[in-house]
Amino acid sequence: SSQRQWTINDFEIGAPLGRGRFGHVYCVREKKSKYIVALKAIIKDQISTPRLAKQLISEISIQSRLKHPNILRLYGFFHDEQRIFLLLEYAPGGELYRRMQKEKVLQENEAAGFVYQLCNALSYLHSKQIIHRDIKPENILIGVYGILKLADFGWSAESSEANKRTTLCGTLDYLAPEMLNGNGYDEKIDLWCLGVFTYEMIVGKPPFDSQTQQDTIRLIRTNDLSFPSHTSSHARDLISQLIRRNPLDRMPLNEVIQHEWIIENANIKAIDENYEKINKST
Ligand SMILES: COCCOc1ccc(Nc2ncc(Cl)c(NC3CC3)n2)cc1
Repeated sequence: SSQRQWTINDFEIGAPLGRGRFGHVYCVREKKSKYIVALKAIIKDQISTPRLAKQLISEISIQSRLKHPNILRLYGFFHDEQRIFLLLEYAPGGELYRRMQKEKVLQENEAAGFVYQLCNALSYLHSKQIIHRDIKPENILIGVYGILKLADFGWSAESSEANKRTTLCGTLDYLAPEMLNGNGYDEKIDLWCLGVFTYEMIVGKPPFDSQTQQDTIRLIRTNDLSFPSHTSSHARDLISQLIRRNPLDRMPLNEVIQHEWIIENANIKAIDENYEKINKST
């Protein structure tokens, strides 16, 4: 059914959910099926440069091919005179970064559950030669049963020789060193961001957070990593095996999900049971 031509009149528009990278997102209901989805409305005039158009096309073409419980589905898209509309999976739990703003830090067992799920999403992406490149709390939503949903593929790239070119994207806090020295990058850049993301969830701020961009860049270059006293030794061990300047030294995803911090803190059984539940309903 995702191939049919939709129009805006097929939907009842509900609450605004927030702003994505390119436009506003609304909770809407498809009139016939009563299906609830998120509708991202993008103003065509705002896609003012070929680069932005290319990013949007790549977001649509990449995300519409992906089917994984931890990746937000793109069901389809359509357009009218002024706007392009993306039909996206509605994530009832909202944005993870709002949770983190409110709660400051997440408990290590909840954070480990999110890291386990993110590893599953990244393994799936990397198996399709797709690098997300922009793993950060702003791009993560919470779905039914508290399942993590990786969203916003505006910056993801299909790792190929052509894409070895370095393009600065995302906040500096998550910038991997190989992006700074312009030597090109590959999917191991997602391992760096996974480490930064893990640190930020349990510490409450990113590892190289500083007053100025220059300071952040210097800390990234010197890999000056420090933890507050409450951080468990297993968490420190995993994070310091991901935040490595040399991409080859970063712990691969299949080892991350077997790390003792994940085994001891993530409720893997409950997460796998949740995967079963949504596989049955989709
Ligand atoms: C006081 O909280 C008000 C907002 O609460 C919610 C926010 C967002 C969702 N779900 C959601 N699902 C899919 C997408 Cl694509 C999306 N994109 C919007 C840009 C984030 N948001 C649910 C609740």
